[in-house]
Amino acid sequence: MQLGLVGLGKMGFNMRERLRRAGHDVVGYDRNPDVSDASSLADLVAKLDGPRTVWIMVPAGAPTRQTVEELGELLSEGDLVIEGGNSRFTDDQEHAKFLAAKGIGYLDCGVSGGVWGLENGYGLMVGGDKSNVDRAMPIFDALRPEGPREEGFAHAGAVGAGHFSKMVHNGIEYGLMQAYAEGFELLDASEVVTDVPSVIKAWQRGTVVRSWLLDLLVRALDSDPELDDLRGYVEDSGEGRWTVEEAINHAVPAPVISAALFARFASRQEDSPAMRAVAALRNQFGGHAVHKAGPTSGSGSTGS
Ligand SMILES: O=C(O)[C@H](O)[C@@H](O)[C@H](O)[C@H](O)COP(=O)(O)O
Repeated sequence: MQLGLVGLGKMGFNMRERLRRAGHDVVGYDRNPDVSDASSLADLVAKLDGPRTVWIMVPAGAPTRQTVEELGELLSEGDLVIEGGNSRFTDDQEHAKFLAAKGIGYLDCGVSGGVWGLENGYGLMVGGDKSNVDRAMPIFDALRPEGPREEGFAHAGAVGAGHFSKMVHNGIEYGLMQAYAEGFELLDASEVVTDVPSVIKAWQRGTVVRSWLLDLLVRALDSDPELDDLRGYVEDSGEGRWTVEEAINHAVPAPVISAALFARFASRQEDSPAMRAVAALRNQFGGHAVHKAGPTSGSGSTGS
């Protein structure tokens, strides 16, 4: 099948390669001419035979919205757009409405697997009309892992369902990573455990907590047993926040995912204003000692 693919970064580049290995005709476009097969989005569209299918794989938010708008001008009735980035599901509903007015179909697809997807395949969660899903199935089949389709692919529901599912997947990812991370810190703090990497490695087989994330932690510890080449500073790109927001919207208790999200925020603080307030209050009511700020640390003083 022929596919236009917009965005050839870490994900899109490998997806083009996997699709080509499966025999698909992929025309890729990226602003970086070194990897692009087309000189512009218009050139990409011109290189495709109708009815066209174009997969978007650019950062969520403004870059995706802009690409959808441009494609809305360039594509024709009967064409299909698949949004494969990490968009918020509410953005998909707007994109679909905008394109539907022009007779252009829309699917949203949550894609999991990161840089490993080229070899392992990508877990896919799709939202949209069944007719469009069926039409793009050769592409989904090439991208998903080998094995039964239902173990690496889901048509989750209407437009938005794919990215809603991926959002929840990522919320779970936050919680799982946080649990492994806390276990790592506790093992490391212990006086009795002397070989932390070996313990974690031993968990890879037979245990209840074995998983791919655990395998990746073992991999990281193989090259840096104390993880001291890194700072404990963790970014987030939105999915965890949206998961917590949706948990609130649906009154679903999500204490683990929320705590994992907030742990990332805490990781970015050199010093915590909230904890300065706790120290100050403890000092106020109980006369408990405080650690004074040094001349270069923090802007506030806890007082005594
Ligand atoms: O399933 C995946 O392949 C990952 O979840 C992938 O989508 C990406 O690495 C995360 O979006 C990172 O998310 P944070 O930046 O929020 O950790």
